[in-house]
This record gives sequence, structure tokens and C-alpha cells, in this order.
Amino acid sequence: MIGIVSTVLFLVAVYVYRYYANVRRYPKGPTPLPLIGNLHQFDPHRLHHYFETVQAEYGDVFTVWTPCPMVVLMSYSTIKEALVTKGDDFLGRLGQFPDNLFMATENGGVIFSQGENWREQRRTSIHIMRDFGMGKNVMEAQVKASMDEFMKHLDSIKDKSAVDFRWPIQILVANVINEVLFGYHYRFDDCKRLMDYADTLTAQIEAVRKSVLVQLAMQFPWIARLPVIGWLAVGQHRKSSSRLLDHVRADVRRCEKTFSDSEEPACFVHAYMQRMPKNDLLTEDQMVNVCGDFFVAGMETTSTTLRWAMLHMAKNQRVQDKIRAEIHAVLGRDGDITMNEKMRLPYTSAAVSELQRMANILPLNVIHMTVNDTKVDGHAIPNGTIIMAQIHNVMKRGEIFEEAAEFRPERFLMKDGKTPNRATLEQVIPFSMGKRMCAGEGLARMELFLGLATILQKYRILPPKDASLDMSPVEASIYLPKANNLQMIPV
Ligand code: HEM
Repeated sequence: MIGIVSTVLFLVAVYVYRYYANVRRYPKGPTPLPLIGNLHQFDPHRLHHYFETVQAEYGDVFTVWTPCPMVVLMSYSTIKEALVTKGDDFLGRLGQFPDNLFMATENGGVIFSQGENWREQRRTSIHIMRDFGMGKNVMEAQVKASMDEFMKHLDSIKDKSAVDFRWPIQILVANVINEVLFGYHYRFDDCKRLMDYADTLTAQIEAVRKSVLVQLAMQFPWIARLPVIGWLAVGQHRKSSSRLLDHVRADVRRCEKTFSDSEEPACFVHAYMQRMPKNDLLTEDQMVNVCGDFFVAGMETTSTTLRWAMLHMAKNQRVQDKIRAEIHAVLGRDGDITMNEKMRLPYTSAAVSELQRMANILPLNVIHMTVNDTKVDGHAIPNGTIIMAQIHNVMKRGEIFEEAAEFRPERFLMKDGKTPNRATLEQVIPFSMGKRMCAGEGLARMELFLGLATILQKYRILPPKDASLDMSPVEASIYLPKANNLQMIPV
């Protein structure tokens, strides 16, 4: 008996010794416990708040064990050093659960794929989007067409004293990316299919982020095979992801039927299909995955930011009046708002930057992974380490953004009120940095500028009539605004 006990104690001692020897290979952070790391010290859906308390003690580069080691970068300079200067060392993604939930095939798509496949899918999709004029005139015409329908819908709302912008904005933004990918859009009065997709996605976003079991399944993949627990940790999330992919697959199939190699591509799917015979990495499964990635990324991010815009405008009447006064002075109440006018609307442009800073919707950046042994700010980081480049926290930093909790577009303008303030603008990085930075930045910027300016040109947004404005977020993988019935007054 004594023999067994001493052997067990010996093995535990060896495990603990090795565990802490491994801990010393990473940048310093709060001391983890074997097996659970720092899991007992934070709420999974408030991890970004926990990072702030850790930063106060350990600086801008530290490790949190979740229970896998995750190196967190909390400043503009460390993120730039990692993702830009040493970008090739930080190109990897997690490559396993939960990131592979969104994959239609092994290492599929753009957002979560790695290596040669990522490079090819990203290059191809950006080329196709450019051919369709992303960030330029053709895409602008598309955004404006969706804006026109959106404004007609707003005009048609009978009771403008209690408007929930969730669905109008979701349909506005979804229609742009849907038209680009699949060549059709939804009518405002006939979009149940889109609503089902958006509801499933929102539920998924909330459930994954809140679950400790998901964190554990990341470190211990065998959990997926356990009865009940495996379903709760992994199975249920796989089921809802496959429903989301089925939606996209059906749209891809519909486009395949209208494809003709000899005709100009009418949508992203056609353009991708034209390239398939010349490139082995461009397969049908990859096409579904890439469309799925662009649909999710292109819809949820921009629409959530615009929904936040309505709440910030309702709260900040002074800012709203200033934006509207600028637009009316330059273009009048009925003048056409285009991207060409952006230079003539410096306050409105600054307000969009402030919106993206305040309403940055990703409390945790998409996970990067090191693909070499490397260093940041002198801290050694081994190959294969999870990296969290916390753009969210950078944009809230009080040293750079005075009174960071206030919505103040003026911080992005010089004293003349017109010239952009490059020093503060540089640190607004909602699209991240480096080779994996957002592939839809041009489109997103266009949608946000045209969206905010067009709404405010015609309407004053006021807080709810019979309730107080609720600005507290739903803390999911995406910071979602809560429903508010705002007042909308024609001007
Ligand atoms: C306000 C709107 C948006 C924000 C804040 C945003 C933000 C981001 C961020 C932070 C990343 C991760 C970067 C990294 O890994 O470091 C990302 C990746 C990505 N975004 Fe966006 N995004 C927005 C809109 C869009 C739109 C409209 C599209 C498509 C049309 C899009 C497509 C993508 C894709 C494909 C990736 C993966 C890039 C890669 O891994 O190579 N995003 N985005």
C-alpha cells in the first residue's frame, strides 16, 4: 500500500514539476494551476476584462492559461511588432475546435484556415472582390442600391416613435454581401430565411463564448466523445454550424445552375467557378466554405457596428447634430452622399472612426498561432502558441484616447476641426493588422460611412420614449447591442 501511495505521489510530483517547467517557457502571467490553468480566475465571456487586471501587473505581454497557454498582446506597439514586423511568425490559426466549427472541409475557407490553402483562398477571394470593385465604384453602387431600399423601408414605418433597428440594418448589410456572393437580395417584407440564419448565428455566437466546456474541449479533445458532456461541449455547436453551412450551400448550388464559362461572372460564385479548372486548391467544398466565411464576416460585423451607431447617436445628441449640420451644409438635405464626399465631411468621417473605436465588436480578436519560435518585446514565445492580439483593449486605452468612455469624434481631428489627426487615427485598429487583417475592410468602411451619413441626413435618432436607453452589451463572441425601441424623427 505504502508503495502504491509513494508511486502516485512521485508521479504527481513529476507532473507538477514538468508543468511549471513548461509554464516558464512562456511570458509571465498569473500563476496557473495544473489541469485547469487560470480557468478558476475568470468568466469565459468576460475574458477581455480579466486581461485588463492582468495587464496592470504584468505589462503588455503576458500568458493566461485557458487551460492552454495563450499569449496576450495588449498594446499597439506589441501587436504591430507581432502581426506586421514579424507577421510571418504569427500567421497560424488554431486549426482545431472551436475554430473548425465553421469549416465545410479540412482546413477550409479563409478566416480559420492556414498555410498554402489560406494564402490561395484569401488571394482568390480578394481578387474576385476587387474585380467586383470592393472599395470602388461598382461596390459603391451596390451599397447605395441597398441603402435606397433601406431608406424606403424606414420611410414606410408607420410608428416611428418606437423603432428597433435590428432587422432593418441586418437586412441592409446582408443584402450587400448576398448580392455580391450569390447575385440576389432579400425583400424587407420577405426575409424569414435570412432571419432564421441570423438567429441561429447569434445563438451560436453567444453559446460558444459562454461555455467553460468549450474551453476545456479546446485543450482536451477527447471530451467530445463523452456522452452528454460531449454533446454539450461540442456536438450541439457542430449541429448549429452545419445548419448555417447548409444555408450557404443551398445558395451556392442555386448559382451553380446559372453558371456559364463563356459569360461574364454575375456573382462571386461564378467568378470562383471560372478559376476552379486552373487551380487544384479551388474546390467546391472550399467555395462553400469561403462563401460561408464572407457571408458571416460580411454581415454580422458591419450590421452590429451600425446597430451600435444608432444607440450612440441616440445618446450623443450633440455629436449627431454636428454630423447632420456638416452633411446639410455640404450636400443639403437631399444631396447624394458618395464616398467621393468623404473628404468634404471630415467630422462625419471622424465620427465613423470613433464609432469603430467605441463599438469595436470583437472583445477577443480572432486567434492567431505562432508558426515559429519567436519574440515580442523581448519575451520568448514558442512555436505553436495561441496569440490573442487584443485590438479591443488598445482602442480603450486612456493614455491615447483621453476620456476613452466618451464618444468624441473631435479626438480624430486637429485643432482646425478639419485635418485628420494621424496620431490617434493610427491606433484605431478594428480590422486588426498585418497579413491576416480583415479581408473586407474596404467594403465595411464604405457601408459604415454611407449608412451612418444617409440615416442622419434624413432622420434624428432619439432615445426610447418610455424607457431608458440600454447601452449594456450582450457579452458574446461579438459584442451585441440589446434591443432598444428608438424614436426616429424626420428632419
Ligand atoms: C465593421 C466591420 C468589420 C470588422 C470590425 C472586421 C474585423 C475583422 C477582424 C478583427 C478580423 C481578424 C483579423 C486578424 O486575424 O487579426 C477580420 C478578419 C476577416 N474579415 Fe473582417 N471585419 C469587418 C467586416 C468584414 C466584411 C464586410 C468582410 C467581407 C466582405 C470581412 C471579411 C473578413 C475575412 C474574410 C477575414 C479573415 C481574414 C484572414 O484570416 O485572412 N470582414 N475582420
